[in-house]
Amino acid sequence: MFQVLAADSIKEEGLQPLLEQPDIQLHIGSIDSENIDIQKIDALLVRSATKVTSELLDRMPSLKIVGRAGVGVDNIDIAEATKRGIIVVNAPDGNTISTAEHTFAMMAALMRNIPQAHSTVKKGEWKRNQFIGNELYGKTLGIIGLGRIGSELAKRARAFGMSVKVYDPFLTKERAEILGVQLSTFDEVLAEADIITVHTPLTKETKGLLNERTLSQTKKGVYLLNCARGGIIDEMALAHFIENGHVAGAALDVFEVEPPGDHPLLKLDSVIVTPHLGASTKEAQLNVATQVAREIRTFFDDKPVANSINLPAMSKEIYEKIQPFHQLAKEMGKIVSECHNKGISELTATYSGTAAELETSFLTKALLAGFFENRIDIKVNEVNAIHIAKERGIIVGEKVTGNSYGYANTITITARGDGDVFTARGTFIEHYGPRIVNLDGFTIDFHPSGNLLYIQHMDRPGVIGHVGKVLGDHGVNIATMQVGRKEAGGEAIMVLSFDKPLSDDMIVKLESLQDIVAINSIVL
Ligand SMILES: NC(=O)C1=CN([C@@H]2O[C@H](COP(=O)(O)OP(=O)(O)OC[C@H]3O[C@@H](n4cnc5c(N)ncnc54)[C@H](O)[C@@H]3O)[C@@H](O)[C@H]2O)C=CC1
Ligand SMILES: O=C(O)C(=O)COP(=O)(O)O
Repeated sequence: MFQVLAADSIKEEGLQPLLEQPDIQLHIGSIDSENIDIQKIDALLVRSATKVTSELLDRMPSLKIVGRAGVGVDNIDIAEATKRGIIVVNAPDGNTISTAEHTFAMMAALMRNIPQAHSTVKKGEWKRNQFIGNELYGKTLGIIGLGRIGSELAKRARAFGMSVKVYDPFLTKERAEILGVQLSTFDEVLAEADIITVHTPLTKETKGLLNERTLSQTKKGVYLLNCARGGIIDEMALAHFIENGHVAGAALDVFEVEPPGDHPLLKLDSVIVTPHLGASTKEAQLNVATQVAREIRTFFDDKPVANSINLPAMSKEIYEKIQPFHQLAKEMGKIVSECHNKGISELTATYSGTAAELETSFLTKALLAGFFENRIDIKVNEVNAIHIAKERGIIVGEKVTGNSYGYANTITITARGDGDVFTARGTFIEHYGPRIVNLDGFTIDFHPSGNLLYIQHMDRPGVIGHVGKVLGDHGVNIATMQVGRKEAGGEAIMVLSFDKPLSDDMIVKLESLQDIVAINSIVL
């Protein structure tokens, strides 16, 4: 039974995909709820309040996936989650419209002093001359970060007769043209905008983007908005520029620390604020809750999630194409690990044919996950495989070759270490399935599944018969058997499959037979 914890007041109506599921127990509460054992939680759903830190992850050893019911993942330690193989997904577009509308509402309210005027009227005052505002029409709006929210805001601003200048280093001219905005440099936006609004994520690059220095490059009388993340505009610098009259006012939905407590910005009349309400509409909350709940259901169904922060994005069609190769890569990783049970310092995956046309980096991660499965104690998956390899000093390489060895596709693994080299090659044959076609240079052909025995032996008369006899004498039925050799009388291999795993005793008996070099058991 999967244990799911939905924290941070995620809209319950949106959690439908996780309700009344025979394999899911849904807990609604918080990480501090007394009646919830967070050690057993498999999936955690959060908004921005819960901080998913490395300490919290330490307390949640069963955690496999974190779902952010919203966009910003700056409250989640992605690097730590990735190290631990925990997938992080978000709901990237469920609250775009709500946040753009909220920003627009804040901009209109800021320009017309609506919150300030409202509170005076409520107090019985009627101060019409004190609240002379500014029109939006004809003003230049500077947008920093023209992603989903910035783009929606730009459309609304244009409809109000504003001209829009945008700074976004990742925006193309074509996209700017389509949106009817002027692509500008950061300095141009600072110098020319009457109102500046930020819509970037909070990253090391955007933290303090608007600071003492850059604020001094803005027009005197500029208005500023932050409905993205606290910290993109340096709060102390902003307070200073409002106090000295350079900045005319600011509208803030977010703060570096939330709630902000006794904050200097809250004491300024020209600063209007909301308590991180950008995404707080019925529609957005239903959207984001439904999106992440579906992702969690998909994850438990062992299908690819659509919006992972630490896995490549994959459509259903691509997933269906890659799935058989993904399985093959994982099994091959395990086979190499078991057949070549030695330390390695380098692992290279070479793809050919139809396998090379796929997202090979994902296949390499699957292959590493298979390789590490029985080698180390922690769970390894596509999320943390590269990190684990690096941590263990294994150089991971990836190549593509035009040589498919006569197959429609191949995946070849080459493992190197201490002067030894071991290779394995597999292929996926349409309507037939995965096959391992070469092991350690021996041509062979077997289906990588079930209980296998990899036997290295000398190519001498009677060896195969002796192995069969020992197994038969102990009532062990051989399901399939494949042999391979490079030259008559030299080294050879056998790969046998069984309906049940072989006992250690049985393996010891086989090892003692003449001309047997080594035996490795593989369970796939
Ligand atoms: N107040 C609220 O309740 C909400 C706040 N947000 C915040 O808004 C942010 C933006 O959301 P979306 O538009 O959905 O994200 P997005 O990913 O679609 O857009 C972000 C844009 O910022 C640009 N960007 C990144 N680094 C930049 C830099 N150094 N300078 C200029 N541009 C840069 C990117 O190229 C991208 O176009 C989120 O990261 C989140 O923190 C999102 C939803 C609700
Ligand atoms: O989606 C985002 O990035 C937001 O900031 C919304 O935050 P919230 O889910 O309302 O706490």
